[in-house]
Amino acid sequence: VRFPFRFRIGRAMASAAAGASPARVAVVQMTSVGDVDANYATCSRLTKEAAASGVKFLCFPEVFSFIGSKDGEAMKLAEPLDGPIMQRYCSLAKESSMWLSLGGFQEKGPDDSHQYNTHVLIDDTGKVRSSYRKIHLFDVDVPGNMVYKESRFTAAGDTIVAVDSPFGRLGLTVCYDLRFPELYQILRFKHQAQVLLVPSAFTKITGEAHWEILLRARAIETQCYVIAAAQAGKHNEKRESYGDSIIIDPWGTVIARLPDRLSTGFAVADLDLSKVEAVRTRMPISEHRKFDSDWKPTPL
Ligand SMILES: O=C(O)CNC(=O)[C@H](CS)NC(=O)CCC(=O)C(=O)O
Repeated sequence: VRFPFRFRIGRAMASAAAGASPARVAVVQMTSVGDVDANYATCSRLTKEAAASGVKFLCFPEVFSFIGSKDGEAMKLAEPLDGPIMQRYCSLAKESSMWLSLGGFQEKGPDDSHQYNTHVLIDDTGKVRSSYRKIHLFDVDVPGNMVYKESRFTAAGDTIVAVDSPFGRLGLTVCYDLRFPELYQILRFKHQAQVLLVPSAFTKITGEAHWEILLRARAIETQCYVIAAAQAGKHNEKRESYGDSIIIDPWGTVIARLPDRLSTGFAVADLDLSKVEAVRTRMPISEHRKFDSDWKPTPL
């Protein structure tokens, strides 16, 4: 058990963090295509390779299991979380004794014309532990690219999800959520998240401009680890994603990364939850926060 700051942060926290080891995690980068079996083969290979490197928790990007080239194509494949596609990933987790974060699964939606964009967390026994439906939908006119309208086929979620794991308390989010800091503030200050997950399929243009900056800002302002798995490269004639999967520590330092030019692989880091507590103890922003109700009304 690696635990250098035990005495500084107190007994209760020490045992919580000690229970959290080992904490070797990895972030995947991949180029999903319009073929469920081919994408599963890639995920399965990466999971087995990661297991061989001692990884206990592997994080995949949004739309890991399918990226179609035609509008609404993914809708036809949408399944409930106990359907055959997710069952295959549950077996993979069990066989490899690996926790899996599967960001952006096409979950069967509330009606025949909408799916959910769901981040699914599977434990090392192959059980679905938790799931989060993307709240912020990407209806955006990307300069120099195209107009995205995710809400045409996707229904938004309405529930914030944080869940305990051997790797700390995880906050589940997806892709475009990253631009809405209030979600991450709630995960940290209301739900005590320690590790934020941001599986993504960022566009090339917005990713180059904003990806790393937004992720490091979320890590710094929440004092959490951030694990952000990215789709990378060309999925079909029309669609390309910005790679650069990263893991960031609660001080904002990038501790693992896969550059955009590497399309498929994973990068490993050891999470040390005592670092989260050390950063929070020395810079107690949770005690310094102010709220609307703390201010005097603005004089008119
Ligand atoms: O529709 C799918 O196939 C899966 N969903 C996505 O890829 C989503 C919605 S189109 N993409 C994003 O949220 C990109 C966000 C982004 O690029 C930014 O915030 O700049």
